[in-house]
Amino acid sequence: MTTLLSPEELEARLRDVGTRRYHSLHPFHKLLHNGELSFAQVQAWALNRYYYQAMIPVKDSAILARMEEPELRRVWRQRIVDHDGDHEGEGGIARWLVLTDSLGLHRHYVTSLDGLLPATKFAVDAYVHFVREKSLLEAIASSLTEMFSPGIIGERVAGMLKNYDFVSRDTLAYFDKRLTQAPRDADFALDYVKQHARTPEQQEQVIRALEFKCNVLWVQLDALYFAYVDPKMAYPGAFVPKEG
Ligand SMILES: O=C(O)c1cc(C(=O)O)c2c(n1)C(=O)C(=O)c1cc(C(=O)O)[nH]c1-2
Repeated sequence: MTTLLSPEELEARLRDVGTRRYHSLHPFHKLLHNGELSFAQVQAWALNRYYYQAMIPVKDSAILARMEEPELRRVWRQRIVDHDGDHEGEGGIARWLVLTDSLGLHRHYVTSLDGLLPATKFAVDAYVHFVREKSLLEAIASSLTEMFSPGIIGERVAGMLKNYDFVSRDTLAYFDKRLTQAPRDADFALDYVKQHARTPEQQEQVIRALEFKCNVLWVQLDALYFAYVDPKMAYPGAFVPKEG
């Protein structure tokens, strides 16, 4: 990219990444939301996603540690509180464990990570490494998938409640809070990125950061699909072999 985009053009490019690459497009999510997974396959999803939930505050702590302005830290630290809570039993991780409990998974087994797919671990760890190693601008940009999460969360909660008798509003309560937290977080990150990506190179970097993060989310679902549904699945943008 050689021309400087206006902040509005940059936002449009970022939104376009979501339209093409967000994990709402993944076949595993379509099965999950349409009620086409078995109880065991939903268990596998919740068990693996626990690791993503658990590492989000680790990722946000790494970003916080790199922020030199108190006004930025004051905003960003809320993300850690949202997931960890102020007390034992509160916050997003605890709410996720309510879901895994309700699916008959023992807490100790879930938190031990013994049943995790290796690709889940690699993908989530790559996200944490990314925010440590890349610029602060890219680290903040990588959280921008949250611009798209309210849509998929609405679809997921409605679809799962309609299609599975083993989930309820209470066991899916994790997602209720995300419907207000995610837009708040995404608005802040988007404003930051629009203000701070001031050269064509930086704009390219933030677009790449968002693509990277879409990949982090996507490959977690690939891993679930290959392990628990079926092999043979296309990856958006990747080589497609010609049949015959
Ligand atoms: O349910 C979802 O599809 C979904 C997606 C995402 C996302 O787009 O990264 C997040 C979450 N949920 C979520 O619950 C969450 O706490 C979260 C934090 C972040 C982040 O990158 O900082 N993404 C997401």
